[in-house]
Amino acid sequence: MIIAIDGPAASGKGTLGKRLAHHYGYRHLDTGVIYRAVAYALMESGHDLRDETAAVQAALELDPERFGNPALKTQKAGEGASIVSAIPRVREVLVNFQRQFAADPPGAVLDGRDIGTVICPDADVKIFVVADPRVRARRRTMEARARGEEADEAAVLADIIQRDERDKNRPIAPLKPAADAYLLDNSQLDIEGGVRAAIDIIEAVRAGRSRG
Ligand SMILES: Nc1ncnc2c1ncn2[C@@H]1O[C@H](COP(=O)(O)OP(=O)(O)OP(=O)(O)O)[C@@H](O)[C@H]1O
Ligand SMILES: Nc1ccn([C@@H]2O[C@H](COP(=O)(O)O)[C@@H](O)[C@H]2O)c(=O)n1
Repeated sequence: MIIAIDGPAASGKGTLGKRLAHHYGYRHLDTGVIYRAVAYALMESGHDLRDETAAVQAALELDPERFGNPALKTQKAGEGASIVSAIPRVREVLVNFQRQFAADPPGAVLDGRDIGTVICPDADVKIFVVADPRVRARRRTMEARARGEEADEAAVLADIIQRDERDKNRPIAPLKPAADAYLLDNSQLDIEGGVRAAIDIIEAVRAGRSRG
């Protein structure tokens, strides 16, 4: 089974994806980290984030072993990722890696912006996770502070809004729910509540399939 999770910045996609993968015994891929890794490679080598040739080269040299680098979690890497991810050739280079990950047994949960629409249009279940931007900014701020980083909630909110706008309005693979995605608003839910709501959706889809 392939579970596709999409949604705006800091909506809880990664947390949910990880928890669902654990619940079902599947593998999990946070696809945002791929674009963050490309942006980080450009920043490290001193290239402009809009340098298409350098960005494509970084995408071709992507090393999943480095996905755990804490530097990829920063706001700067996220902002950079939303710039490089709008380059069509960068996205083209990264499609196969994601599709291969999704296809390998026993099943996979992928989260990102275009999983249900572009990467896995035939995913068994698609969930589009949303939460109020102020709630997302609060959660992200608390997360950063828990890591011992300084975080200004207003700046975090501004970054989230700017990134969502860029992701929604780019011509290629824009952030949007697939026509057959289930909407999950977790603004009023805690993590457990969000996971339970997602499992309810998945089980309802499975039950519908086995009846049909
Ligand atoms: N339902 C929830 N209730 C409360 N906090 C949550 C919930 N889901 C996620 N969080 C918290 O919100 C923050 C952002 O979650 P997460 O990193 O999973 O979002 P994301 O959508 O994957 O972000 P990004 O777009 O940067 O990849 C984390 O601190 C996480 O613990
Ligand atoms: N499938 C995806 C995933 C991510 N992006 C871009 O990367 C940025 C960072 O993603 P996070 O999930 O780690 O916040 C994001 O703002 C998108 O621009 C993407 O295009 N497609």
